[in-house]
Amino acid sequence: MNKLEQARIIIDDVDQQIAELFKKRMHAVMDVLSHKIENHLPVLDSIREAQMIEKNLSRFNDDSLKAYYESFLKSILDISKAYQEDHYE
Ligand SMILES: C=C(O[C@@H]1C=C(C(=O)O)C=C[C@H]1O)C(=O)O
Repeated sequence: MNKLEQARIIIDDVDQQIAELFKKRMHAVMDVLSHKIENHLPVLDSIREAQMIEKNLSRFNDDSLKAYYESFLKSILDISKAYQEDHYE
């Protein structure tokens, strides 16, 4: 197996793990949404988002990837809010 094939096997494996973690996270997001609906709270919680980004960046130890990781986290937050907005009833 050459290097390209090896790298793509790793990528496919990581993508599979991300899919499982994505489902796990979104199911927890749904539980948060239920609480928000019951308590008439908005989807957006800016303080929680700032804490989430800060906490994750502070323990991320690869400076060359940090800015990209921050974008990744912000994308997750956007997806999470879109999903919640779609299910807010
Ligand atoms: C899931 C929540 O809703 C939103 C999405 C967040 C997330 O996906 O981490 C965090 C804050 C909120 O803007 C939450 O309030 O915890």
